[in-house]
Amino acid sequence: MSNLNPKIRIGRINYTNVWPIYYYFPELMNSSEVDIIEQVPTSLNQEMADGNIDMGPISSFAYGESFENYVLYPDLSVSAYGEVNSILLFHEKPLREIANGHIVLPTTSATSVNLLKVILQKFYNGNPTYEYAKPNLEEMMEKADGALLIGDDAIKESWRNKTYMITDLGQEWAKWTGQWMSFAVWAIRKETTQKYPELVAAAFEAFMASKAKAHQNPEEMIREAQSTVGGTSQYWHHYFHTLCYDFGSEQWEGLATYYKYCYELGFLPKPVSIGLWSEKKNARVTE
Ligand SMILES: C=C(O[C@@H]1C=C(C(=O)O)C=C[C@H]1O)C(=O)O
Repeated sequence: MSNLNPKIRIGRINYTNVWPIYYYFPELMNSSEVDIIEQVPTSLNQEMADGNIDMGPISSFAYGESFENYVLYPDLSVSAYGEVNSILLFHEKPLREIANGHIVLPTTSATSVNLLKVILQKFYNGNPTYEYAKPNLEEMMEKADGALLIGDDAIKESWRNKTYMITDLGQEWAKWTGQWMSFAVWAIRKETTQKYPELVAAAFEAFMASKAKAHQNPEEMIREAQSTVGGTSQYWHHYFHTLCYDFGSEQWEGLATYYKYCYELGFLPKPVSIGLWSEKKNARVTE
């Protein structure tokens, strides 16, 4: 790969939650300039940290771990104020009764597992034991008082579920803090902004345009979600409408609170500051 013919490696979360930001992206970005790498969040977090992916969505917790190496696109995130519908704890007894129990966490998540720890330890004064497992609810619940699922795994189990109580972690977070929660943020490795400023700016434009188009006209995307994942058109309208893909001051405030609690509880090694990419600062001067 040379600077004359650069190709940016862009991550993509393999859950339906990011579809609006990617749905029209391929037709807006020259495919000879882009490689899309689709994985679960924890794999993207690792590949970004290792420099095998140049930019894309990562768990907001993973940004907190490596924030010195990244800048974040403004106006792009997977956030919610209250219900998320795809970050769900399944449990048999009320939350306060399992706050000292055994909780099984999915290996796919970084933000939500730490969000659950904050909720149980800080808001319910609990001290549960934790274990990580593949996201399979039946297997997880064999030995647990509660099991967390994210993304399409959570959505599909919420459709099937007749057995368990379900707690939506976005709702819990808003109930205790009154704030927004951002689960994924769009990070760019700092050296990528130096090496490929035009591509970084072009990708931002394409992501933003896809997000706007999918918001204005979600029908085609929703039909595809129905045929590939299942569910009703009504479900997906509600899902995409409830998620928020913006990243502005309200989301930064919620995230700052999350980082503060993660630091206080020892999940993050140092206080986190949110650094945004700005086109002006990074764009190459061409005239
Ligand atoms: C809303 C969601 O947000 C996600 C949760 C993540 C995490 O817990 O680390 C990472 C990326 C997002 O996909 C979801 O997965 O449903």
